[in-house]
Amino acid sequence: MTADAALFLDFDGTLVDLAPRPDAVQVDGALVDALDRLRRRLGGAVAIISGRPIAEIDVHLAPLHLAAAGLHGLEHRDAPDTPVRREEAGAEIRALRGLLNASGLLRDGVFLEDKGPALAVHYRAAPERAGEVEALLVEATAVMPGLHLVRGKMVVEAKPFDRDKGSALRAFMAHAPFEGRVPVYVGDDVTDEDGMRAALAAGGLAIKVGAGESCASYRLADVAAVHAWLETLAPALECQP
Ligand SMILES: O=P(O)(O)OC[C@H]1O[C@H](O[C@H]2O[C@H](CO)[C@@H](O)[C@H](O)[C@H]2O)[C@H](O)[C@@H](O)[C@@H]1O
Repeated sequence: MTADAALFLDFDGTLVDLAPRPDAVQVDGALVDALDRLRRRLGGAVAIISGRPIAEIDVHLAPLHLAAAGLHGLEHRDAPDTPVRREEAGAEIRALRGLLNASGLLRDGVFLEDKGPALAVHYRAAPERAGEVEALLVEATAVMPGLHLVRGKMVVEAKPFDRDKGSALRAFMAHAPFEGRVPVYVGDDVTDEDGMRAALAAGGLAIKVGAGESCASYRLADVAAVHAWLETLAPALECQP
């Protein structure tokens, strides 16, 4: 990677190890320092692209604010201190919320993470109920053509289908400080493949974290390997002309 790169980083499973619940992840202070150093070395061209709301990313990386896309592209912040643009929840998401709350599904280790315009049903504490979660969401959204289901790690999410991590990357690349740079996307999950494909299509690189099928040409073994790479990257870029 060279100093003309733009770096796009997924959050869960890439920058932080997975935890039993979304609010239980731990962020290492050294990671925040490394990201801040890279942001300065890359002229501000570092962004987080996550399924989480941007406000949560800010809390976890405090005091650092970065350019960010949240909710798989439904939220966007062009630069660290510009406002977050957010799609509002449509009628179908509101209907699905009501249906899930009335369904009896949300018990015994299955819970709803209500992200506004997107809904995530988690089953990490009850993996044996994965089929039940999948079946209910498939049946419910069969009559909601504006919604799309995405499967992540022990989670099924419903969101409007016209945004994903690839559209988020393309939106960043259309403007300074990202425009004209070589995109490098790093992620661990199936939803990151859209971001990776967009980076490759723009002449960039994709790095897959962990095992599993991927369009990426490069791999990092785990979150610890991502941290080690990020920590060596800033000094290495500083040596480049
Ligand atoms: O795009 P990401 O930044 O990778 O976010 C994807 C989802 O991450 C979170 O869920 C995942 O991480 C949790 C904490 O480790 C874990 O408990 C859960 O099983 C994982 O699926 C987050 O809660 C979701 O909203 C994100 O979409």
